[in-house]
Parts: sequence; structure tokens; C-alpha cells
Amino acid sequence: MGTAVARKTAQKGKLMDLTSTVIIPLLFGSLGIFALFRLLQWMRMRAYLQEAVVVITGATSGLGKECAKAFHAAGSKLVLCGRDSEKLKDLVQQLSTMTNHRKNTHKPHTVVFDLSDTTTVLNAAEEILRYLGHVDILINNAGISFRGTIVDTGLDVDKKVMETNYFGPIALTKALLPSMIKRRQGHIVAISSIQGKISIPFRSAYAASKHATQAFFDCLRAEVKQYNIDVTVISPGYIQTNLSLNAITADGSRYGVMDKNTAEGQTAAEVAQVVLSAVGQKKKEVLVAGLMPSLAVYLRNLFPRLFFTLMATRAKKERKAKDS
Ligand SMILES: NC(=O)C1=CN([C@@H]2O[C@H](COP(=O)(O)OP(=O)(O)OC[C@H]3O[C@@H](n4cnc5c(N)ncnc54)[C@H](OP(=O)(O)O)[C@@H]3O)[C@@H](O)[C@H]2O)C=CC1
Ligand SMILES: CCCCCCCCCCCCCCCC(=O)OCC(=O)COP(=O)(O)O
Repeated sequence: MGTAVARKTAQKGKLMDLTSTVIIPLLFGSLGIFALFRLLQWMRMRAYLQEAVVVITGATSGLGKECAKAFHAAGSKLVLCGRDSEKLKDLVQQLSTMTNHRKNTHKPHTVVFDLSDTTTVLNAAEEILRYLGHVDILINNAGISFRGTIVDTGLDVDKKVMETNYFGPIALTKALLPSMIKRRQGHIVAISSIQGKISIPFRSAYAASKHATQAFFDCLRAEVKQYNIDVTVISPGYIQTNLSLNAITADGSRYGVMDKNTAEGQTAAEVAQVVLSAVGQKKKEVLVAGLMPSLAVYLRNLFPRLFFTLMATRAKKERKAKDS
């Protein structure tokens, strides 16, 4: 009896010894290494973004505007692009009031052009290169959405969405790419959407433009790796912006409705921080979405028949709600 108690006490002592000599130092050591790794990663990211020439399209509102604030605060040299020069001026003014005592911030340059007009896109690229000499990071953010049935939508509307969301961004990318290849340095970012991975009813032109975006930039990533150029595709779910208000409809008119999903989405400032960190870490692709949109992507790939049935039910329900 006495020896059994003594054995148990000795075993407990050994376990405590093991805990204090091996397990606890190992745990703290791992935590320390992890913290050091994160610190180095953060420092590398900061160094990458500081002084980098960053071009942002669609900087006049929503996600583009928040990205402008985030990259400005990180010390990047910004080129803010948009269609409305007054809105761009206002943003520059707003940024000038944002002080960052630890960072050297820069007054942004602005370029006004319409992405759906390829000639103005090419002129803008020339202007950017003439003024700044090179571009380190191009963020293709500008875009418009669409609401309508395929059967009622004129081809001109499909083309307008494709020109803004696909041909404009790829024209700008192609115009800036040779200079990046020459320098063996550059980073191209595409703000796509969950709808670049799945199609949901009554968004045909938008989903098509975002699928095309995903495909193009995936190809680009492979083709330019040898020139040390990075490509990041960001696929957000719903963000609280004016995207649904500004969406165009089957006849080309403005949709003008703030959709519930959009109003309840992530804030543009939150998503901009994800963009900043994804770019800083040179991630290849990032999904920024809640549970349902993320599940929908997996469902589309793993159980396509179930996904198609769900989408058909959704289409029927939405049409019924609209008709009644
Ligand atoms: N909001 C959301 O739920 C989601 C958005 N996205 C994507 O995020 C990106 C930003 O959109 P978001 O901030 O939400 O929407 P906003 O409508 O707030 O911003 C869109 C921006 O694109 C610009 N733009 C539109 N058309 C053109 C054009 N022809 N030429 C130049 N600029 C143009 C707008 O400029 P102007 O002020 O002149 O109209 C505006 O600055 C888009 O690519 C969108 O597809 C992706 C997933 C979800
Ligand atoms: C096992 C459970 C399965 C659950 C799967 C349910 C499938 C439900 C479908 C959900 C669809 C989510 C779509 C998300 C779309 C999205 O996030 O789009 C982002 C945008 O670009 C928004 O633009 P829009 O103009 O459409 O507002």
C-alpha cells in the first residue's frame, strides 16, 4: 500500500518535472517563434508598401476610397484614378488631413479617365508612367454591377459591364505590364468577387465579367512569375458600398436600390485592410466573405448539381416575389 502511494507520488513528480522542463519551455518557445515570425512578416510588408507607387482605380468611392486611405497611411505614393475629378480632389484633401506620425506620407497624384473607353485608358497609363516613371502596384478596383434577366437584357448592357469590369482593367494592365517586365518588378491586383467563382441568378453580365477577371489574372500570374511580377486576386462577398445603387439594369438604367445583402455586408474599411495585408504579403488569392458565400463556392465545386438546384429555386423565388 505504502509503496503504491510512493510510486504514484514519484510518477506525479516526474510529470511535473516534464511539464516544467519540456512542455512549458516548448510552448513558450513556439509562441515566441510565432510572434517573431509575425513581426518579421509585418516589417517586410511595411517596407514593401512604404514608398511604393500604387495605382488605384475607382478611388472615388466605396472600397477604392478606403484602399486609398489604407495605402496612404502605409506610406505608399498613390495614383488615384476615377471619372470625377472633383471627387478625386476631395479625396486628396481628405488624405492630406490624415496624419501618420510614424510614416512619411505622400500627396497623391490623380488621373481622370473612363475605364469603358480604351483610348482614355491607354492615355492614362502613358500619363502615369510619364509622371511617376514606374508603377509598383496596380489595384484594378473600379467596377459596376448589374441586375436583370438575361432574356430582357440588351447586348449593349452586357458589353458595358464587360468593358468596365473586364476590358478596361485588362487594357490598363497590359499598358503598364511592359514597364514592369522591363524592371523585373511589379504587382497587379484584381478586385474580383465571390461572383467570379459562382454565378447567382439575375447578375449574368456581372458574374460573367468577374469570371473573366478571375481567368485572365490567373493566366497572367503564371505568365509573369518569371519576371518577378506578382498577381493577387481578391474575391469579396458583400461590402457596404454603393455598388447595388449604381448597378445597371436590363435597359441600361440605374438600379438605384441599396440591396439588403449589400447594406449588411462588411464595411469597405475592413475589406481595405484585408486588401492591404494580402498585397503586403503578396498573396495569390484571397476570399473575403461570410459563411454563406464561402459555402456557396465550395458547394459549386464539390456538389454542382445541388448548387444548380439551389440557384434555380432562388431564381424562381425572386421572380415570384418581383411579380407579386
Ligand atoms: N460592394 C460589394 O458588395 C462588392 C464589390 N466588389 C467589387 O469591388 C469593386 C469596388 O466596388 P464598390 O466599392 O463596392 O462600389 P462603388 O460603386 O462604391 O465603387 C465603384 C467605383 O468604380 C468606379 N467606376 C465605375 N465605372 C467606372 C468607369 N467606367 N470608369 C472608371 N471608374 C468607374 C466608380 O467611379 P464613379 O464614382 O465615377 O462612379 C467608383 O469609384 C468593384 O470591382 C466591385 O465589383 C466585389 C464584391 C462585392
Ligand atoms: C450546406 C449549406 C450550403 C449553403 C449554400 C447556400 C447557397 C446560397 C447562395 C448564396 C449566394 C451568395 C452569393 C454571394 C455573392 C457575393 O458575395 O457577391 C459579391 C458581389 O459582388 C455583390 O455584388 P452584387 O451586385 O450582386 O450585390
